[in-house]
Amino acid sequence: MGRQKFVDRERELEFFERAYSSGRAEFLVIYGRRRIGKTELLLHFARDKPHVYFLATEKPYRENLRELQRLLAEFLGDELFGKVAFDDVDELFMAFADRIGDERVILIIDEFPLLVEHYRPVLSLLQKAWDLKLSKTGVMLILCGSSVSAMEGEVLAYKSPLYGRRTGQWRLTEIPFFYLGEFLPGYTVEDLVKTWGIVGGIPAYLLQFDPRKGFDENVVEKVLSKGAFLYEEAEFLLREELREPANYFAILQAIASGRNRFGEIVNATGLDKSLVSKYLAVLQRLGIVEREVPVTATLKAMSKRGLYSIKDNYFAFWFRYVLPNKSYLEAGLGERVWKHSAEDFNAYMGSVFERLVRTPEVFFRLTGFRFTKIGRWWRKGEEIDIVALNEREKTALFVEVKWKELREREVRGILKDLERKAKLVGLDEWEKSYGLVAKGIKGKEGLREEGWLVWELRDFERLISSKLQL
Ligand SMILES: Nc1ncnc2c1ncn2[C@@H]1O[C@H](COP(=O)(O)OP(=O)(O)OP(=O)(O)O)[C@@H](O)[C@H]1O
Repeated sequence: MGRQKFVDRERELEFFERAYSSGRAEFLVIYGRRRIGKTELLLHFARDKPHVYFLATEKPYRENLRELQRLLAEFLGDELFGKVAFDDVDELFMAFADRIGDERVILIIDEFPLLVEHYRPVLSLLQKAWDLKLSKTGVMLILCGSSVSAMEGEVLAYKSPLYGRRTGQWRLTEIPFFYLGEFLPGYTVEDLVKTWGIVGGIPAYLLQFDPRKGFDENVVEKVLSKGAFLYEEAEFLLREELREPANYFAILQAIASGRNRFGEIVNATGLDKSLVSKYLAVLQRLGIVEREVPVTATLKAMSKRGLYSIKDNYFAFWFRYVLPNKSYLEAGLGERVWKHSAEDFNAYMGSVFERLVRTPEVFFRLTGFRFTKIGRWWRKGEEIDIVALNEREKTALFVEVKWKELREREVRGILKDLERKAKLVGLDEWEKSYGLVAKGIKGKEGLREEGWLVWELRDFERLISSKLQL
């Protein structure tokens, strides 16, 4: 396969470039979920600049250290440097610092948590080398890691010896929806939205989909087939990151099957309340689960009314379609499973589409509405898909989202009902407007002329092609 082209990451590259030209020693921490594209980003940034890239491995600490020394010697073009018997990593870094002086050198340590796991003192040794020498050089040190717990808990945390040394940090997140077409040229917006619903904006997963194949074919072949990378990946990631995967499995399964309230999750899993609450906190920190409260909820009410959902689309899909169908899929019946899932997948896409439209950058680009807060709203059996508030100007935009082709009459009905529901939200003095986003709307132009705010998938096309201007 030919070299893939590099997609987006403009803000991230800007962040690195700014640090690069700061004229002082930099200590950056970059982390994020596995497969999100950390290494690719760092190598892309550093490719035409003096840099050393070191990838820590599962090998014993001493072997890692030797490899690092070899790379530094190679960079310095000094064989002797590679043969010095350094006592430990602090000495190695300090000797390197002496050699580079003010020269701007990027030093990337990828999978840093692996070093810490094997040898905790590496944290304080690095701190020492930084304080005494590296911070006075032209180095741009970048620590990178995919274990969110390790990076947040050991590197960025207050108790870490490295706390306070960093000059910047970046949690790398998914590629925004607008760029998905660059991975799958030729896909329609509808196919891109559905693909987003299955793998999110995770580059490694998007690359699994073959742009020459249709959406359904890719799903069956690349996700619903025993042995496929995306068939195993969810389990693999949970086992790797978590100590008691079985309990996390049970919780994610409960949420995926529609148990969104805390009490429901406790009942479905049979686990102790305090455990469930601990596990949910971890899953939220990992970015797999999110807890939503009505957008207008006060702090007091927040504790009670939260609803949990799976935020990471790949996990959401996997727990809804792979895990429950495991025995069929193991038997090679992926195609049949997918056929039978058509109706349910449409319902699944309903919530996916709603989440996509609620993504702040998508919502803003689509509607042009400037908000300070965005979220869902619900109370006693009534709910509104999106409520966007501008708290300074006291304006609100209420939006319903439908993964359906709608006729004009249906649109009017939905918008009328939305006006009724909006009254229940209790923003009496606010200036309110109402909108609808659907897969397709018959008679959209006419409705628009009457002043209704309506959007359909076709309007996303415009956003995709104009993405670079924003
Ligand atoms: N911006 C991008 N454009 C195109 N392809 C990308 C981009 N980012 C990552 N990729 C591709 O996605 C895959 C995963 O990226 P990468 O290995 O950098 O992720 P990572 O976060 O370092 O993953 P891990 O933590 O699992 O090692 C690679 O095949 C990479 O080439």
